[in-house]
Amino acid sequence: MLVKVCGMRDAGALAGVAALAPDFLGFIFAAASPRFVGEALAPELVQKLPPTIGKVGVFVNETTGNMLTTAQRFGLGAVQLHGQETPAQCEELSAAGLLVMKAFAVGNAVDFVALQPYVPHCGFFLFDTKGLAPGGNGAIFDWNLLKRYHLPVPYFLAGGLGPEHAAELAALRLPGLAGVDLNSGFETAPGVKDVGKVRQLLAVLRPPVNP
Ligand SMILES: O=C(O)c1ccccc1N[C@@H]1O[C@H](COP(=O)(O)O)[C@@H](O)[C@H]1O
Repeated sequence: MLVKVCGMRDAGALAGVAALAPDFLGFIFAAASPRFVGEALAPELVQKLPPTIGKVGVFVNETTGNMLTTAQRFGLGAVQLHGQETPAQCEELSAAGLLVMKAFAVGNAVDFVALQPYVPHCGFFLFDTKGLAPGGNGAIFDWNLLKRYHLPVPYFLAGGLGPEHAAELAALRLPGLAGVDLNSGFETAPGVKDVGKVRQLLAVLRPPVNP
């Protein structure tokens, strides 16, 4: 199970979480978010993270040009798109060499037909809970809605995941499920990750293998 820890904006927590070797770290570049990176993190801090950790910029209805500039500045290899980005924009970003993770907000159902045009241009999908904000709402959705998932793009499960879900996530078997996205449920304050809580979840999702 891949693990992405999102909403990093505190240098101390960034170092602590990076030391746990998550698969991806997310940095939010949407100004309305309480996790907006802004000037909180020097680009060099992100650039010098280990190459084994995928660095993901999270955007909401941003222009392709601005995303490419930000990706270059912070050394990002992936973009996570939480707005009404089109398949054509995903194609542009992918053609520019970025891994594209298109997020979809889930309410009472998942419209698998609407996802189809995104398939050729996305490395991952991400299913998040529909809410007032474009992300970071801290609420879970009914994961059973993904039992009917049949598309070839693997996805991250997101939305309100917390330490209390550890055992359920470790046992979760859903078609296409590639990983989990940890955000507001693992914080001491918006943008400040609780390193201990992330460590605990990783210990459950990645138990040590007996020699
Ligand atoms: O966290 C935010 O503030 C945010 C703002 C704008 C777009 C995405 C955002 N976060 C993403 O939202 C999901 C779910 O987060 P949560 O677990 O419900 O807090 C996650 O993928 C974050 O990357």
